[in-house]
Amino acid sequence: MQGVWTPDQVREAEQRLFARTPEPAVMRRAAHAVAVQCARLLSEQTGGVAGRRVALLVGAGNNGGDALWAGAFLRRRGVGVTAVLLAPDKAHPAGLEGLRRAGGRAVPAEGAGADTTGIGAEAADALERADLVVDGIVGLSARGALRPVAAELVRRVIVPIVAVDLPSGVDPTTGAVDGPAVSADLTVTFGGLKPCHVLGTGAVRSGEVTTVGIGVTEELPEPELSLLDAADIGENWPVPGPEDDKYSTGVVGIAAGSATYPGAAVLATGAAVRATAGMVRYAGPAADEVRARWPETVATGSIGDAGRVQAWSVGPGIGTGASGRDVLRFVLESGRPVCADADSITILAEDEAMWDSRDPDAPLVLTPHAGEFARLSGAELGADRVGEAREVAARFDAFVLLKGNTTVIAAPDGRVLVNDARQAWPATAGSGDVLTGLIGALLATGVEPLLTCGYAAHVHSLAAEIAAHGATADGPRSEAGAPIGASALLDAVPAAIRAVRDAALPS
Ligand SMILES: NC(=O)C1=CN([C@@H]2O[C@H](COP(=O)(O)OP(=O)(O)OC[C@H]3O[C@@H](n4cnc5c(N)ncnc54)[C@H](OP(=O)(O)O)[C@@H]3O)[C@@H](O)[C@H]2O)[C@@H](O)CC1
Ligand SMILES: [K+]
Repeated sequence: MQGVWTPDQVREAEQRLFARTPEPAVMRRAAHAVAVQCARLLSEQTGGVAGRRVALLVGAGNNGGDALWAGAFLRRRGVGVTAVLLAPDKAHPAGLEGLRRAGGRAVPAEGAGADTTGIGAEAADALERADLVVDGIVGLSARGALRPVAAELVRRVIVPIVAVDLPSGVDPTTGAVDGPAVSADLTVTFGGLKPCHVLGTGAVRSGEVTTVGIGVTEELPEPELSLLDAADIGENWPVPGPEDDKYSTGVVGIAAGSATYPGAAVLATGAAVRATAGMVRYAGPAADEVRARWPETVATGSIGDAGRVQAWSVGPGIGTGASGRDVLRFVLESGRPVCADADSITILAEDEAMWDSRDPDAPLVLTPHAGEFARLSGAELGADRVGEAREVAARFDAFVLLKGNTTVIAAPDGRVLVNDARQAWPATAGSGDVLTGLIGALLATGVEPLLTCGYAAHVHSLAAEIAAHGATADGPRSEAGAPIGASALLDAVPAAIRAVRDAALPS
């Protein structure tokens, strides 16, 4: 599991580090790591380092200081370095001095010979001739999008960008982008990942992210969020052992679908069939369709006849009318862990009395998309998806899996997991039904609900990626990929489980 720390946590850790290592030494460590990555990229992109040109975009704070020192290190490797200063009076004095001593030069962003955009001729020239640009405009103290001059400089860049700590213009805490911002090819960050590297648009704008310790890591507290990696999931994905039978590996009940929406039932049930080795029971109006597609399930038309299960998935396609409500009430009263999705979220949001049916000792997982989340919370979802998911999880004493390009999963006790998909292939009709089935099946095996959601979200997005890129029986892997439907995603679930399990094998 990888930790993710808020800017405040990182600043506090930094202060603890400064008590034993002077600030300039820490900054030089950070800058050296940036320079090493720049040299690597220059070498990969241009075939060499010495004689290449780098432009530094330098803002008013220590982020700019890092960039200036990185420029000084690059100078020593024979790189031509020009710093473009956005705030010449505030540019980090020691960094500027270090760069000049090493033979680099500095020019103001808004200097002589400016055109109508305000960018000076020397700055424009430095950007035009650069093989690589270093973004040291703003780091942890960023507020809002890039200001106009910085935005104009960034707009002109056509070569790879290495961001210092984070891509400027991205909100460090939420990953939101509200106007012009840097799109980095590589981000070199210090101490540990920040939310902007894994959440929303920020994750995309960060490009590849490299974390360097520089002594800060040791000072960090418990992370505010965590990211699961494939190996964590593969190691713990439930598979049958020699002592197991169909009951001991978990029996899940699927309450989904209707005469109008039998597909929701088929998809959710199929996901449960493919997720684990245990038994899948289906209860609802689509029993015939489910039986025909998944003969290994035990299907019945009535929820009361479903038989014993260890967990329920409820909601997709059940409708919000009287029969949907009866089904949801039955499931909530069962005392089993429940994954409530789609229509059942709408019912819970509208009907306070429905909560009285819930057994308070049984874990409840809610899997809203942004619209359903707004119904639950009572307000439109804002930029702080982590904060809002955490608040709603605590309010409803439930595990909340908030769907989106970055899936945020909050536990009622405040723990948060993030699944950074970095691709949007799962955004297709029926894909949520597959996720619900995966979650139910894992809950039935006894995996802890927060981890259940994290494992399911990861395997779900990986299956979408595998399906979109055709990495398995469909033929050779395609770089570009093609849109998929939920059935293709479902078909790729075993390949995704195999991939995470393989990632956990000793290398
Ligand atoms: N933590 C660590 O472990 C280590 C941290 N280190 C480094 O320190 C960095 C943090 O430095 P920092 O605190 O000096 O501020 P920083 O982010 O450079 O901002 C400077 C000023 O920019 C401005 N500004 C704000 N928003 C803006 C916008 N949208 N567009 C344009 N400008 C904007 C605003 O000033 P204003 O103009 O509002 O007066 C703000 O005060 C950190 O990211 C890392 O690189 C490493 O050196 C060592 C280890
Ligand atoms: K930056």
